[in-house]
Amino acid sequence: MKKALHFGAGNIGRGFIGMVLCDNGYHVVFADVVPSLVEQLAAAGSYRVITLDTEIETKEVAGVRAVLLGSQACREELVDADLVTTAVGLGNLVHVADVLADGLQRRMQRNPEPMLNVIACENAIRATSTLRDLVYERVDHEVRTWLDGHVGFPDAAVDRIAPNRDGYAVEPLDAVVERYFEWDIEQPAVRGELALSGATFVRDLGPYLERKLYLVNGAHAAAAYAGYRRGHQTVREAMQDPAIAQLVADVQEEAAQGLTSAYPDLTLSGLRQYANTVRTRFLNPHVVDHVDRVGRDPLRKLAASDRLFGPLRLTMAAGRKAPALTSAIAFALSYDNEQDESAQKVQQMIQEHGVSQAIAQIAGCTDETVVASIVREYERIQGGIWNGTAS
Ligand SMILES: NC(=O)C1=CN([C@@H]2O[C@H](COP(=O)(O)OP(=O)(O)OC[C@H]3O[C@@H](n4cnc5c(N)ncnc54)[C@H](O)[C@@H]3O)[C@@H](O)[C@H]2O)C=CC1
Ligand SMILES: O=P(O)(O)OC[C@H]1O[C@](O)(CO)[C@@H](O)[C@@H]1O
Repeated sequence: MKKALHFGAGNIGRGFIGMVLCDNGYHVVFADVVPSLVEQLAAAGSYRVITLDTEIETKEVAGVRAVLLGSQACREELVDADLVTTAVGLGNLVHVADVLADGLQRRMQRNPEPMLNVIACENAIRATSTLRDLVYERVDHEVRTWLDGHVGFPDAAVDRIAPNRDGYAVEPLDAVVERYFEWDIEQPAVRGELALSGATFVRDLGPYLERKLYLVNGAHAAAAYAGYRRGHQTVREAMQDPAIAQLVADVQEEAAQGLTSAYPDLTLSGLRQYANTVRTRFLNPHVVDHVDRVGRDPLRKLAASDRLFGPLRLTMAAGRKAPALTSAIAFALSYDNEQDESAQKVQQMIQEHGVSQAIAQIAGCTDETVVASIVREYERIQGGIWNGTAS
């Protein structure tokens, strides 16, 4: 039986990647940093995935094991793994890289021939490449040469809403997910054979990745940040607020315009259809997804290449205005949730240096016109007079 080592036994790890791998006949070994989670998974050897739809479906993912990140056992799992995946959060890849660097050296010494692929399933542009670079920084020339020939690092885009479990899950290990999912993997970087039913192998991931990050995650972030500010608890509630529904649709339209200029193969009609489906998913009455989960970590989400400034850059490059993305960014900067450490860091930067400086520091954006528009929207939000994007 093929073995997959998956880092991160959270919502996406258990509810999406672990399940698809198990359906493909992999024996799945989870590696996580939370000892209690590892102990529970190891003891149970299985968990359930609850699909939230008109019909609630419960499926068992069986025959799994679990190890603690960084343990000897975890490093040893790499020696004979057939596939490695991650869903740990972009900022945590550095810790996975430490373990991969060590485990892959063991593999080079003891089991060098079989090809291996490592796929990071994180919401970010080319997260696998980021992970590969981190691993390469940690090994010497001999190991790098071996990695070049034997370990593939294909980038991927992953899409499935896996909300927090409150109110649904019955057993501690249950994962809850929407029915929809999409997993796109960049074929040219794959080493050896990799067949995964349920995944789509593509020649160039760029358009898939940006389409997903901007039209799904960017729109989701806009709904969450505006929703938080306007007193909504969940994304669905936010989407039922007409001003936010319009903002989200406009964010998608601006991003779509930018995407079609950057990627001639993407059509506006195709992207509009995709965007409509995404908005329907956000309104799924069976999924309770809190704005603070979707809005988590605004410092990451406001980065230059992420879901808000990424499409803004494309739209501007296409010579178009982006008032809705500007509003969404201003809402992200206004996200002052005290439970969110990253939001607090953003607020501190704004307090200490002002909004313009915070934008420059967080997103590297110093374009005077863009910054001035964001600041204007930010002030409207702070003043409580935002009731729709200024044109
Ligand atoms: N939840 C969702 O709907 C989606 C999430 N994603 C992406 O998947 C990734 C994970 O998200 P979620 O599953 O929602 O988060 P989560 O917080 O539910 O799960 C993350 C898991 O990773 C573990 N972890 C943290 N650092 C680790 C490390 N160094 N090694 C091993 N395990 C580690 C945590 O203990 C936790 O169990 C993120 O990058 C997110 O952007 C992608 C698509 C959808
Ligand atoms: O905060 P993260 O890690 O990007 O995860 C939240 C995102 O995950 C998703 O649920 C699925 O991609 C998005 O809809 C949401 O924007």
